[in-house]
Amino acid sequence: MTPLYELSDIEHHREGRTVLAIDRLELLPGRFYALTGANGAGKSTLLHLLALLDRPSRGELRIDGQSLPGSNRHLYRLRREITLVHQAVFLLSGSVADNLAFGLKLRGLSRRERNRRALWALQTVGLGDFGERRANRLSGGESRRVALARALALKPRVLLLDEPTTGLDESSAAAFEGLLAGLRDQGLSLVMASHDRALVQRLGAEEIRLAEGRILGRPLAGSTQHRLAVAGSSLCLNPSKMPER
Ligand SMILES: Nc1ncnc2c1ncn2[C@@H]1O[C@H](COP(=O)(O)OP(=O)(O)OP(=O)(O)O)[C@@H](O)[C@H]1O
Repeated sequence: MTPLYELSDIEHHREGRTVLAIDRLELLPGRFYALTGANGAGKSTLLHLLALLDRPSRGELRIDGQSLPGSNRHLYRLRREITLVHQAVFLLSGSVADNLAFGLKLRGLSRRERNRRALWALQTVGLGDFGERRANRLSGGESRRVALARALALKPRVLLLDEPTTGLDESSAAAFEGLLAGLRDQGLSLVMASHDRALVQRLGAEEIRLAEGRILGRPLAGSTQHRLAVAGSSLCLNPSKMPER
């Protein structure tokens, strides 16, 4: 199976510092990976590279076996298939439905399809009746769920999540965990940055532990169906099924 992502000899520099240095990393489609590590370990930086929001300072990034950046058209298509839910939630002013409609409108979806997708996504995050609520009057947990719904409405092939449960109370965090488990069970390709290793373990995500921009460690899940080969800062994981889209 062709890996979803292949990173080779990647380095990323910020203000003259190397903040990410990954010799080799393969991520397979339909899997749930968790990036863990201390503050500043490079988790968000790696997510930004995977989301194609940033280009590595050096090295090669391949998606579906194709080297990037490639053609503008290819990049454009991939950007539509990969969605990052940022750590800090930014909602537009207006209603929750407006927030969900925005990206769908940019993709040229009809009003009917936008409404259908928005309702489905809000129901998926347990906020089916929130469409008309003002986005700036939501609680932190509700905002986070709306941000996830907004991402899901785009029907991404790859969903990247940066600290998705930060700032949630116990019951919201539990609800969010249930949502992530549901997405995992549907076979969506997921990469989540998290400080919460207990959450990572409960979700059975394959852990990629970062320290000072380098990959360490083994997966917490220790699942027998996954072969993990760690050599320096490289990980190689076995194939699994692509999700139905
Ligand atoms: N815009 C920037 N300019 C300069 N340095 C940056 C910038 N963004 C991040 N860094 C640095 O890059 C390193 C990796 O940061 P990153 O945000 O990827 O870490 P993280 O693992 O996500 O941390 P946290 O758990 O605190 O969110 C840190 O040393 C950080 O200070």
